[in-house]
Amino acid sequence: MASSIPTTREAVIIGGNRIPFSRAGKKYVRTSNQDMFTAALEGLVARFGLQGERLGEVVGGAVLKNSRDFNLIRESVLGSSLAPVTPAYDLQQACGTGLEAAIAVTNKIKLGQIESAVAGGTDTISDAPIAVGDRLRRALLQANHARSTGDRVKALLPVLSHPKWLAPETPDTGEPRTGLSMGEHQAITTAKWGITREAQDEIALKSHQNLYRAWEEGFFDDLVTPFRGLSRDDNVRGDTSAEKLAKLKPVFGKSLTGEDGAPQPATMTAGNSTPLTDGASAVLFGSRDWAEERNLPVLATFVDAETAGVDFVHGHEGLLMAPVAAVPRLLTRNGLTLEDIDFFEIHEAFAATVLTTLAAWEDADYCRDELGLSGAFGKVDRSKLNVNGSSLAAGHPFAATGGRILATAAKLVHARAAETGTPARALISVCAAGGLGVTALVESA
Ligand SMILES: CC(=O)SCCNC(=O)CCNC(=O)[C@H](O)C(C)(C)COP(=O)(O)OP(=O)(O)OC[C@H]1O[C@@H](n2cnc3c(N)ncnc32)[C@H](O)[C@@H]1OP(=O)(O)O
Repeated sequence: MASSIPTTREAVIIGGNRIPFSRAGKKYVRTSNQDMFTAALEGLVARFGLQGERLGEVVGGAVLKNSRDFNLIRESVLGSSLAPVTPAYDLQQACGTGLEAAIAVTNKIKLGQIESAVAGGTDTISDAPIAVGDRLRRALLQANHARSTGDRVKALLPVLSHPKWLAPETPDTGEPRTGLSMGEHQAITTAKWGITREAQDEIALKSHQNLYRAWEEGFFDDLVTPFRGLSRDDNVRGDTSAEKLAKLKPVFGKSLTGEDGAPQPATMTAGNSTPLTDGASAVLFGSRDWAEERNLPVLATFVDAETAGVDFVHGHEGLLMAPVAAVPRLLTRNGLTLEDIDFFEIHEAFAATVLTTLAAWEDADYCRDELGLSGAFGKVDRSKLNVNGSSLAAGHPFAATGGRILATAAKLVHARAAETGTPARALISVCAAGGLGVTALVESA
């Protein structure tokens, strides 16, 4: 018997909500991931009148999670005014977490398994987990399982004679397989593609100018709920300038050398790298019927998505280049080219990540050799790129970035379509640790 499951339903984006993003160590120092995600979720519930509603699913995650947060998203649902019978689970795909959560829930909506969902993410550097070393952990576990005081003391005795075991292990942005930070990995790719300091600073400046203007124009008024006394992202600098950015000292790639052993110029600074950030975001999805029955706005459809991986381990190159492979697959499958896109929302892990991505798509040899295309994939019209700013200015609380971008993209395509009377499309691209890239296509509804 043929399956009766519909496979062609649309998953629509109704709207998003986030808390203002804050630089690590500032406004949210005493705030947990659960507090932040609950606030983002509760703001979404309030905006769309979902109090007491049983949603199909809430999915999201955090890249840096405390061990007590075994199902962080479910705990946030229980702390919200959604119906407690709303199922929820954690998912983690590094910086791609929020967008991957959107892919998971929209696939279920498209399959008819659920009618509504929230996807999002949260991350905090300020309340990041601090672990203990393996030897101390084993001793503590052994002591915990001990049946007598004597056995407990015996388990803990080695710790007394090894004070170094007490040293905590703080999280960092190092790749487990290479030990290099994201910034150091990007610096290798930046040098390989010959990306200049000026080009990176230009991207950073535009990001701040665009985000600042969008805040001033009220674009984020229905996308962000004030939290803990903060009503705007506190990293955005309306007063930054090319001169100020040019004065900053390089922080990544300072010891890189070329094939001839000569030092390479270090070009990546605190100004053209994303700052470490705290924040959370959530996006509401539904089937079109579910949204219309409740008179909810339908901004856009979540058309399709593609995830890719790259081998960065051998040669340590291209860690953040996986979207370069994912996007051609996504667009080709949908019969589109870069020219068919109205808005490019490319996550600015580093300004250089955006620039190396664009350069790779313009490089015929790279596209042939690495992507199996017949020639260059194409050129991105820079006037369509991150028009309301991106992670360099907003900050990048890892798992929360996907939700920020999705909500922005849905609002942008909806407004453009309303203005022109013709459909508008946004391409979303998020690079992630582990050599991963998550990309998606959103179209005005
Ligand atoms: C898949 C992915 O997304 S990978 C990316 C993952 N994210 C990361 O790896 C995070 C990368 N970022 C970092 O590690 C850190 O933010 C760093 C190392 C780049 C910078 O850290 P810090 O040195 O603590 O940054 P800090 O905020 O103090 O900035 C340094 C200086 O630059 C200045 N500055 C930063 N941005 C700007 C700007 N846009 N305009 C003017 N000045 C600026 C600051 O004011 C500060 O100046 P000061 O020293 O006079 O106070």
